[in-house]
Amino acid sequence: MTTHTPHDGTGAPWGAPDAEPKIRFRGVTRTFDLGREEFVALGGVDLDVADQEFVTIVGPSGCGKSTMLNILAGLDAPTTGEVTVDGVPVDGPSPDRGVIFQQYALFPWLTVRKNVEFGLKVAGVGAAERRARAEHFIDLVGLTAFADAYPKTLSGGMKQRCAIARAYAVDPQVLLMDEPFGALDALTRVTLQEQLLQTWSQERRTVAFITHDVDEAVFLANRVIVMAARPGRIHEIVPVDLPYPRTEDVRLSPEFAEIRNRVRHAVYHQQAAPAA
Ligand SMILES: Nc1ncnc2c1ncn2[C@@H]1O[C@H](COP(=O)(O)OP(=O)(O)OP(=O)(O)O)[C@@H](O)[C@H]1O
Repeated sequence: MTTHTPHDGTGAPWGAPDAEPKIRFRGVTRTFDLGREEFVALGGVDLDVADQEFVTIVGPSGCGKSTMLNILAGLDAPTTGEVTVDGVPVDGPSPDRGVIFQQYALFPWLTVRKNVEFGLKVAGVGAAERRARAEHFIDLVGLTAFADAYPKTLSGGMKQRCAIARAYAVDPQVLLMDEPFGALDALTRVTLQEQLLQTWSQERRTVAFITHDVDEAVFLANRVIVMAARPGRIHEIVPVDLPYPRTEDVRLSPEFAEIRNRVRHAVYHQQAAPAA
């Protein structure tokens, strides 16, 4: 069987078919204690994500998307089951798993350059290497002209590009993004989607990305994970067999429309889970 990469134009995955998954969810549940009752946010999630794969996660509000991502980030823990990265159980946050949220979370008192360098400084990386790495990623996200600007002078899209550069700079194995473009206007969003894919194809990290926008989910992903609510669970996984680079032509193609319709159908026509 041929091994594809995300970069060979086929849109097919990303590592050897029999390779160990980068990320593995096995029987993951998360229950919240609400006093008199328990709320099952995740009712049992099994999922493998391959090394260098880009998966997007969509589903109705409250279906447990953020809960899944927080568990993978190590910011929350499953009630039962296990999440592993490279076969190692996740038991807390790690620099190997970079997280980007909708709110930009930049340090307002630091310039773009210093924001991007921050994680490297914490990791003890020397000044010269810090600067070189920061410059590389600032350039990659198109912020070179703003390297010495402070966050308050940047647009929302520029802040999020800075957050992406900062996350990549510390060289995480896995990038976790929780609606990172949710607060941006449609045009900025499209530009950032293309830029993120460019960064992904150059840096080859595994990405899990939550969005409410079905077009965004299809445009970015190798596979779209469609979730259902009550309890939160995986409803359907839709492969996105579209070529790279993903350009405006890809977005306007009948193949894109067909996959988008399939995802929309999976999101909007979900059957309620049978009562236990
Ligand atoms: N700390 C908590 N205590 C109680 N319930 C919680 C807690 N965190 C999440 N929940 C509940 O778990 C469910 C899943 O929440 P989660 O934020 O993961 O959903 P989501 O799919 O990301 O939603 P959205 O798309 O609206 O962001 C929701 O019903 C939420 O109210």
